[in-house]
Amino acid sequence: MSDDEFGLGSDDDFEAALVHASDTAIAGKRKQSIDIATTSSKKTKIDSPSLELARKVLKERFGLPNFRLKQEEAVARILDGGSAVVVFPTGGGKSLCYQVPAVAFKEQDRESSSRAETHSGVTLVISPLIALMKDQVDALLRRKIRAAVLNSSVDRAQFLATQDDLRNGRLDLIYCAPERLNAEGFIQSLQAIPGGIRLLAVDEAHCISEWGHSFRPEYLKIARFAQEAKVERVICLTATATPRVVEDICAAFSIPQEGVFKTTVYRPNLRLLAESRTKDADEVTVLCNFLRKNPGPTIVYVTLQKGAEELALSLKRNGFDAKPYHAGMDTKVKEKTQELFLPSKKMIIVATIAFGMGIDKPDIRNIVHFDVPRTIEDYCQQIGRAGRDGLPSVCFFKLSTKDFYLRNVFTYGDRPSLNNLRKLLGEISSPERRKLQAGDSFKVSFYAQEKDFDIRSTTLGIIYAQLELHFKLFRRVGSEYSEYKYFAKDPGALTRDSTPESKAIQASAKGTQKWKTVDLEQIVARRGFSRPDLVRKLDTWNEKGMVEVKKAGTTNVFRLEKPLPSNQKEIDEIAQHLDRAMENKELQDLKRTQALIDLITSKECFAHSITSYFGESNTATSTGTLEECGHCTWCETHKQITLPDEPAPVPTSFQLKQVMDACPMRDDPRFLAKIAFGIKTPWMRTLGLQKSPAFESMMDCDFMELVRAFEAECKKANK
Ligand SMILES: Nc1ncnc2c1ncn2[C@@H]1O[C@H](COP(=O)(O)OP(=O)(O)OP(=O)(O)O)[C@@H](O)[C@H]1O
Repeated sequence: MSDDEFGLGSDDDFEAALVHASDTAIAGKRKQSIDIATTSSKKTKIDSPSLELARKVLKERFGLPNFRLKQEEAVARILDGGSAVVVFPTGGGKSLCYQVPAVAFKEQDRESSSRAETHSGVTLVISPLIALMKDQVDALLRRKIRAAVLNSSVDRAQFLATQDDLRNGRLDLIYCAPERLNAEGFIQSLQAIPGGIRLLAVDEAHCISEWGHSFRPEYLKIARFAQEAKVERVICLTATATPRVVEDICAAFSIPQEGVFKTTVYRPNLRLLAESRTKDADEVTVLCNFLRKNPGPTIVYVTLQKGAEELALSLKRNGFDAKPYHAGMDTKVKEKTQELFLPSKKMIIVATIAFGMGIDKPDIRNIVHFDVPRTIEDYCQQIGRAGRDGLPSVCFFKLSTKDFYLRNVFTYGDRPSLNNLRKLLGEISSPERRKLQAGDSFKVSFYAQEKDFDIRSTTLGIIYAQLELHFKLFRRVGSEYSEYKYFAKDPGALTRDSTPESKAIQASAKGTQKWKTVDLEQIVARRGFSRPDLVRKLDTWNEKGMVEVKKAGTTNVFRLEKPLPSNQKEIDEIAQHLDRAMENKELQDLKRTQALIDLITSKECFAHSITSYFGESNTATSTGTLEECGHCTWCETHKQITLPDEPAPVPTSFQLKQVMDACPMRDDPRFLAKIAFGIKTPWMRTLGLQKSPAFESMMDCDFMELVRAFEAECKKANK
């Protein structure tokens, strides 16, 4: 998933980003519920004095008669002062597990007369999904529950109003993205809340675990934040977590086993089908036949944006009402597509993973996997979107050896070469920086480092998090935009603004064209202004319509905790440690996809394999324990699905030479293998290699085989 899907912005935005969602609730789509009659689990009788209060809040404030799944147990535990992990399926009602306590704290305090009215504290919700946070806050406000969200596009007045509300104990819930916890100003404002952070809710909590399927380094810092901010209790929520991931979450927040509330992933109304195809099969025809046999609203998942466009077009040509959906599309077009899909009884969306989150259509009849998903978790989350109304629905997984190519492109593309890791660390601890003392800060542009060291910015994020959390070298304390541009929409108003900041910005603005570039660093250095004041000035102009502002290039700000490595030996040791960590990650990612393939190609009921993977040894069904679901491909045929025997070709010396001739580098076998395999990296672009006939010339080969072959070639070349 790309960062933009998580709505990340710079902390410059944070200055003006604390949205005070107004009571004029914006019409947001509220999620509908999954049909839980089919997934309910045995209730354990609980006897907690807080329960009565929780039920009252559920009824009176949320208008719901009963708790479901294990909501009641989780809420009671939180209200009694404990921490919890909640693993419910998508749409299972995880949010209520922290929303009910967030509202009930105040009443609990009133009943026990333990705290003053304004000292009940706040529930802080950390979620990576900005769009969903906003939907939730809107829904809460409609119920007159006081909530606000952090967002990258709010004006200063709203920001100040929310600050004021927080300071005066007038908010019950505040939502933000994990990256916000890097901003020291934000942490300080949280510390000033009377009553403190009563509850910290961590959504998508599997991101905390390096064993999780979508580990996010920023999540590792949440546990540190919880300690430092002295949060009273924590609730971690996820839809998919293997026992190992649950263990990691529990360890990070010291949650005991009795605080784990988990329900089954088994969905009896889903018929799980799979089929394997040879490389040159006509897959579009296979899909069309499936769709004709299984009419109804459908999502077809593919890996690439281009693939989504092409397949949607092919389906249209075959008479289906199909549309593409991916992160690269215009927001308006995406919204329109969603709008059309929600009431439709026959539409087919061909989508990348960008589609699905927050879209709750109860009658999706089919989910098709046209390309291989990354992990069992992704597969389950995606099939979980089918049949939320409890009616029979079909999930179809098409498997072919050529589909692995794309997965490998992603996996192998992430790992930098050891050489470049060394060079990166050399720059991080440059002689200039070594002069810095603990407490000093320095700035880094991931954008520039991505190009200089051929390392993707997501990987840079992981490397810096390791240096921060494992080596404790520094701390990320914020981020800011490196480039500001503006274009004057009302030049007269600009001239009339005679504040010192205005004069400084206008005097230093450069550019003869419409857009003027402002170098904030230079104004700060030469004229002694504070950066936040300058940013605020530009934002205010923008809000008033005097200018249009464009911001680009994020610079990350770090504060040194201890001296940086001072010699090559130390640098090499850290580089080697990071390289091993990257290698492990690569192997894990490959294993994760393999686990999914093994699941589909084993001699076992698919549903049974899935529940075992998630650590459910005795999933209950209406007829006993789940052994065979009765309607997956295995149960229906008792024939094992096998991948066609299509071994990867061995690289020829002619092919190897073609790549060696195209590339000036002779000391980086991985880089050469990436050219041959067709993995795009920042250097491929700068060196013009993507246009070379050598690029993608060995995409059928096994990537690791290519690395080995180029190791030998490099040795020969360097003799
Ligand atoms: N006890 C309940 N009774 C009736 N409806 C409920 C109950 N709990 C939750 N719901 C409804 O179920 C829907 C889904 O809830 P929610 O968004 O919390 O699910 P979730 O588990 O967080 O899903 P996701 O994994 O997609 O974030 C909401 O509309 C919510 O109001």
